[in-house]
Amino acid sequence: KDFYFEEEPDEIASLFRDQSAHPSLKRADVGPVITTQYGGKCSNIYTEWSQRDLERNEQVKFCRQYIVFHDDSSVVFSSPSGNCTEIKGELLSRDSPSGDMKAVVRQCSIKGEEKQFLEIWQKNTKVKSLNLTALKKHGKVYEDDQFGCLVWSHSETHLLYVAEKKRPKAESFFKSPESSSPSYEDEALKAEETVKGEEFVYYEDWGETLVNKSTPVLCVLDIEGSNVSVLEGIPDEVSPGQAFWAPGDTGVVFVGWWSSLFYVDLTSGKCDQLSDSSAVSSPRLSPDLCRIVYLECGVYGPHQQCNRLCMYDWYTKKTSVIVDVVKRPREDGFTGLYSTILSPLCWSIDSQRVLISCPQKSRQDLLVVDISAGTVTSLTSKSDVGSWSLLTIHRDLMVVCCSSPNCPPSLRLAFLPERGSEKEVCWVVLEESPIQPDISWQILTFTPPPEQDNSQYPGLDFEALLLKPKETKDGEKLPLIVTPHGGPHSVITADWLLSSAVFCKMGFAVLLVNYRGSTGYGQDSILSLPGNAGSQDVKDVQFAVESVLKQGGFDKHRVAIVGGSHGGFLACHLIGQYPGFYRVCVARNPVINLSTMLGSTDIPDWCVVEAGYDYGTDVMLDAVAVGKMLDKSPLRYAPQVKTPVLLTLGEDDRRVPPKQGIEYYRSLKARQVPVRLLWYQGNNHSLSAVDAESDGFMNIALWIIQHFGLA
Ligand SMILES: CSCC[C@H](NC=O)C(=O)N[C@@H](Cc1ccccc1)C(=O)O
Repeated sequence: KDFYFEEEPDEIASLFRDQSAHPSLKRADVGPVITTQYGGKCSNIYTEWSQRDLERNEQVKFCRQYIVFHDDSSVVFSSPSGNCTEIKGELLSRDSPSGDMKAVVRQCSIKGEEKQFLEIWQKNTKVKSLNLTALKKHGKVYEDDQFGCLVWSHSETHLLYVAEKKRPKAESFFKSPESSSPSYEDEALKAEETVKGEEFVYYEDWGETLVNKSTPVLCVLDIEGSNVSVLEGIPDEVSPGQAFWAPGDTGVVFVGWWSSLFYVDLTSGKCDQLSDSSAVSSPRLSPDLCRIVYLECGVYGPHQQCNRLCMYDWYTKKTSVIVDVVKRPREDGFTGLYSTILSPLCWSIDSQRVLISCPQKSRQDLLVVDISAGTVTSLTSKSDVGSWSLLTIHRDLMVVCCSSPNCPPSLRLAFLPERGSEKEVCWVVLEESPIQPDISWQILTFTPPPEQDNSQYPGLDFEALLLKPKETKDGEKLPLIVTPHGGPHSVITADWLLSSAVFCKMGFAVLLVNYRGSTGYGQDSILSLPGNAGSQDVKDVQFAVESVLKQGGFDKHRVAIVGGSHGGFLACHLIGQYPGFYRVCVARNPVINLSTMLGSTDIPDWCVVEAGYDYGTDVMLDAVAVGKMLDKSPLRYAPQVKTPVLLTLGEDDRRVPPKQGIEYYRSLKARQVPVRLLWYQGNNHSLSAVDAESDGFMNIALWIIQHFGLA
């Protein structure tokens, strides 16, 4: 079959539909060990997946369970134990530690009104269903990764979760008296609950993806008494989240923003800070209940940095650094810890090792950290699979999600080998996924030319992932789509990437560039970029593209640049700084003008730091600094642009407000550069609603085909 860019849009849509049907793995839980009548052991594995449903225009969530027979150190037999079941309305769910009960926070619409319930399930019965909305102890429950949690106490008598603080009902000064309740009691209640003149008070929220989440509070349900209470004792200036029960259920440990680990005692209400004031995340209690590991990095500076793995000893109250920041990749290949979140369960059963899935250059590997020795061993660095994500580890049974650019997510499991024998790990595939034989991929390394070396951080290399259609006709030159990632401090690892896979199947080569400043390459690489954004990163992408073109086999007259957010910033810079080199450009929610974004984004510190200035909450930039921000922006190069640009913007983007894209649109229109703008209502920064993503893909594909002259 010839390449799809010679085909009708309907055929491209059908290719996208087929590939978008590969589900992604979201979660796995291992149930308690059951001993059979013959002495064998087995465990149930519960998994949650999500899949795009193009007809219903939503991501559907479903679960599938598996049975695994084992001998505590190896898997003897495993099999699915039923079909998939769709999950509806569950915001959070968690099995109790013994596995006897399950708690669910459910959202449903009753007579057109959204209500939230907290349910307890036991055996085959829903034994409790509390209408949290009617209880009015707090606002909506937080279900996000930043703050949200649903945690059983060790005693299985209480549940802990995070919700929005209850706000008093605001009422107009001019509310007519006849709508008030006549009874004296109701009047008294109203006087206590309603406030006048506060109807239009602004409540700042936590921004993109956390819209309307403003003041989180820790809430506890006493299951027996069906009583919900909001924990007291936490200072007003601390926003709690990621909470869990302390050993003995004496209190609650949580991350408090600003940023530290805290403990609030349930009896005294006393709240203590357990760690220094730095950015702390993912605290995880060891199975022996003696230690807490957590990730930590500096509060200011680049948003994603190399983390430390720290440990707090519950009994000695001492904190130690287990794995420190890594400035440059080490001889043994370890490049540092860049995970943004640890798996909910990450400890080995002997409480001696911690498992972390983590970007290591352009791969995502599974690392084992020995907490006494501080050593880091990779379980996966030698494998052909590009990306390994730990879903859970329970009694040393690891459940992971694997994928590669030519292989959608699959489910595997293995027992963690003894200390020192980690390399002998033996993976069993529980749920296979179809390898895409028509896609080939490789990781390329680039050394910037001497004139582009960073004098403050010399000798830094960078990488790119190259995807190619496996079969090409003799002498045929591949059109190339270049994609630098966003962030800029993030990384594209060798995972299953839907749009790249479809482009590749259509006959395009795809180059995904991890320029200097990406995470996964050491802290020095990250620090080399702030102040040089718009130059170093731009030159790295251009150098990677020109190097790849020199390899031969690519059509240098058909190179497209496609990027989102900071990747869109780079795309727009590249078409301005290298006029005519790129035949076509696509930018999703691009950063266009740092000086105007400063006052409108939810993360103004990003603009200050990436422009090369120190940030403080009371920062006041002068005219020179604001001028420099404009100089570092793609808008500055708009007069040079010749390349047709497709802009895809999210109306509700709080990170890079769509006015940024509009600024560029107007500037290009004024200069008669072909520009098309797609405006996605109800979408935020990621443009990830199912219809926005699929429509975006089709428009991008057709825009590229049209301007490559292939239509
Ligand atoms: C003021 S917005 C700057 C760009 C944005 N960075 C942070 O949010 C960005 O490029 N976002 C990326 C995704 C991303 C987010 C956070 C950390 C790394 C990457 C994008 O939307 O692709």
